[in-house]
Amino acid sequence: MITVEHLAKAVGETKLPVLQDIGFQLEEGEFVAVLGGSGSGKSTLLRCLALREKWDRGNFRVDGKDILKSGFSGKRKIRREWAYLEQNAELNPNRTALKNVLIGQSAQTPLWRMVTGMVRSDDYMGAMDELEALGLLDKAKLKASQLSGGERQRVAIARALVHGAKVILADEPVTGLDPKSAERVMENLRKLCKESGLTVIAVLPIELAERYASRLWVLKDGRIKHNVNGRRLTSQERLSL
Ligand SMILES: Nc1ncnc2c1ncn2[C@@H]1O[C@H](COP(=O)(O)OP(=O)(O)OP(=O)(O)O)[C@@H](O)[C@H]1O
Repeated sequence: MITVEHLAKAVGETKLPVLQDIGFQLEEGEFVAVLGGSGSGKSTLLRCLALREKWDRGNFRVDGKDILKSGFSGKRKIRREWAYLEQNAELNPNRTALKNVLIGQSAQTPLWRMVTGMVRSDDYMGAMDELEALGLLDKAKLKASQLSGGERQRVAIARALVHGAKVILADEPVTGLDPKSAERVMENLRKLCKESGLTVIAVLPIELAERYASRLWVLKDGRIKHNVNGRRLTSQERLSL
């Protein structure tokens, strides 16, 4: 269970209040689409949840743990169990898809493994399983630079899952992808939420959000103005976008 109360964040030298009073509760397995007009704070919200930005105010509890007040162990929980996927998945272009999955995020990879590039056979099998589940088995030995945008996104998702992510925060994971690749990424995420209890919070275009997400958040004036579960937005709610 994730609980956020009164999250506030002001940015820049002028201290522009971008997030003012964000609050929500989420059970595991939810697939949340974050919507809102340009500048409504979607990326800032994801960055705050990933602890890439300091919160000005608010409470943040995950599985009963007070993340902001429990010091290093709270931060470690988020770093270990949550994955933050920025737009344009950051992969090492000279490494294969498989190596990118295995030796990915430095925060989650022991230093010796980063340096030597060595992996355990269990890890190898786990990475191949995830690549297969995401339809990338035949691409495992290709360098990341040879993959399409959609394939790179799926490698980034596989990497997050192999490293034990329970929550994926994804900022525009399908922007720039052709429609078929975008749908494939969406289908993978929805399946993982339903079958593995993964929780996804992603900034998405409205058409895909309404088709694939289980919940829609519309940000406006620093708040979640509409929190919609299991249905499309009404025409009134769409006016907030
Ligand atoms: N470091 C910063 N310094 C100054 N202003 C910032 C900073 N970061 C974000 N902002 C401003 O905060 C507001 C929210 O930005 P954010 O990127 O979260 O919006 P968004 O909803 O993701 O927008 P978009 O849909 O256009 O990507 C914008 O007005 C942006 O210009």
